[in-house]
Amino acid sequence: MQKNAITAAAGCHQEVVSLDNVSFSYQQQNVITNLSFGVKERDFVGLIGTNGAGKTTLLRMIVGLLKPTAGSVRLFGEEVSAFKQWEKIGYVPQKNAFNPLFPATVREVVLSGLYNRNKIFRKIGKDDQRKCEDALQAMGIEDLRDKRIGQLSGGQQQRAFLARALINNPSLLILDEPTVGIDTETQESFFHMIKHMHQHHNMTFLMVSHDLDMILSYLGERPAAESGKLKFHIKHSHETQDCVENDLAHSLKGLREQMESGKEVVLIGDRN
Ligand SMILES: Nc1ncnc2c1ncn2[C@@H]1O[C@H](COP(=O)(O)OP(=O)(O)OP(=O)(O)O)[C@@H](O)[C@H]1O
Repeated sequence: MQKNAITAAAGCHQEVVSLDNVSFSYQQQNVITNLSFGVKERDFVGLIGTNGAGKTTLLRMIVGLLKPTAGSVRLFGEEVSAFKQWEKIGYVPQKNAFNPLFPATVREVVLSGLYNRNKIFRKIGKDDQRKCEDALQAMGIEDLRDKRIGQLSGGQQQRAFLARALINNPSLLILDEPTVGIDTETQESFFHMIKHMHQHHNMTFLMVSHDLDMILSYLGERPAAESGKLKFHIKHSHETQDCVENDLAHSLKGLREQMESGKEVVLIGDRN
């Protein structure tokens, strides 16, 4: 027990995202130049910058959808091009990347989080069904499982996409402007929920947001790093928790139980 705790503590501040002298250009346009930056395990990193600063481009490079023009991007110590453990990463792209007419139910959308790049075709087993139910429950949308995703409100859709990102119980969540188009009250509940996940479930966050109030109040006024127009605000894990692992860590069931039994109300307000 003691040994496990020490082992967990030793790994607690490992870098999960490492950017080393990264540059990126679209045709002739340089978007990112010589960026070096690291996200450590259990950090919460808020990325801000003006429109067109390169935030989405950077996230897409980190999840391997774009290749850097120069430099290296590593995930959990491994070059992105060779990285295979995609189940460790939950990625919620910008909302407008989704076609609301796509004829899938909430359940299908959440289950699709299991098809990573290694397993495009996969039979859905009982274990997968259970993971899906856990993720739906953790986000409080189990009643919506058979609804078409396009019929949901903005806040409900965001919950569904978060459930999709959570189904593999990831250690790193990458969110690209998760609250765009959502009302203020729902935004506040959403941030409350992800702060809870950061503080009580030891997840690492990398989030792009235009909500300066939320970023600055949770992560501090001063950016920890800047590159061009990109600003990185960070709350390090050691500021919020020690590194000792517990049984609830990374547990969606645990998240749901804490959400229900705790004093904090952490569900997103928009459930209609
Ligand atoms: N597929 C593309 N082809 C060519 N140029 C692109 C492409 N995608 C983005 N760009 C350009 O790259 C720059 C950075 O875009 P990016 O979407 O990364 O910015 P952003 O910081 O996420 O902006 P926003 O806050 O508006 O979402 C912009 O000037 C944009 O026009």
